[in-house]
Amino acid sequence: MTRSELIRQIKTKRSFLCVGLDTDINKVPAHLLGHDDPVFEFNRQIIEATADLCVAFKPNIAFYESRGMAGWKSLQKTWEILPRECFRIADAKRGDIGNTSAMYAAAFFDQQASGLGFDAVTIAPYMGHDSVQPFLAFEGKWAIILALTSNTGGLDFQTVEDRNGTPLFEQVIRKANTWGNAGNLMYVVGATRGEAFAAIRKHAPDHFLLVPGVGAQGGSLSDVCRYGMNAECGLLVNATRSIIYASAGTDFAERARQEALALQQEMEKELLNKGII
Ligand SMILES: O=C(O)c1cc(=O)[nH]c(=O)n1[C@@H]1O[C@H](COP(=O)(O)O)[C@@H](O)[C@H]1O
Repeated sequence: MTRSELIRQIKTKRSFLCVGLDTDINKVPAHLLGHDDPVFEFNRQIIEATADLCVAFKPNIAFYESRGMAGWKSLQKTWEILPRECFRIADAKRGDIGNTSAMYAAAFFDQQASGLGFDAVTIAPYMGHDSVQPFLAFEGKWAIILALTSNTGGLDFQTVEDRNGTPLFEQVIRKANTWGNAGNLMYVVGATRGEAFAAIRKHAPDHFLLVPGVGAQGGSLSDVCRYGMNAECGLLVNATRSIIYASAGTDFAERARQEALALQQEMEKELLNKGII
């Protein structure tokens, strides 16, 4: 998906919500456990209940690969029903020496080779340019690079400063800006880092930011918008557990929709306030 298609989606749906599909077999409601593939059935109902309210879906690959072959099958079937107008992110946090990264890129981008054709993959940038380049070599696909993550451990390395006082996450953005552009690179910035968005926008004024951490991790959507939104929105805000596990009962899809709707309505207000729609 191109940057302009993504922006068009945001304006049409009046939303920049990304729904995470971190489907834990132990949290799938009991009434679904009799299905052949309960994880797929759960995802199917969540997707159906939220697709008109969000512009992206993000399955976290750990929740699938932890179940071996059965998990990869659930992921494959889920990928097949993800609406084509939505931005489809494989949250895999990959990155390795070049020839290995090329295999990771094929695993998530090359539909003929692997059966999966995601639009984007999340990437840990620690191994540098040749670990990211193979993802950028795929025309029309995106690399989403971890910059300042939402977890407490994100502060162990990402805020360490060089001798000029520049924190590592800013160095990562400055360097990665030379590898690609706002049409094939995004950065991950946790919603729990509201105060850092202004610094990030100094280095990446145009790039989209993937922002996880609202909902279960307590990040503030209004702070993210105040400091992180640009003239074309420039944000994909992810929520996972607060949506998909809003209820453990037979009403789980309906409750997921209510949670997604509440976020979409808040997002619509932000888009209106900034004159984007
Ligand atoms: O890359 C990510 O998506 C990510 C980066 C980050 O800094 N923090 C973070 O929580 N995530 C992912 O975003 C999702 C957050 O889920 P919830 O906390 O349930 O909304 C999980 O899949 C995390 O792996």
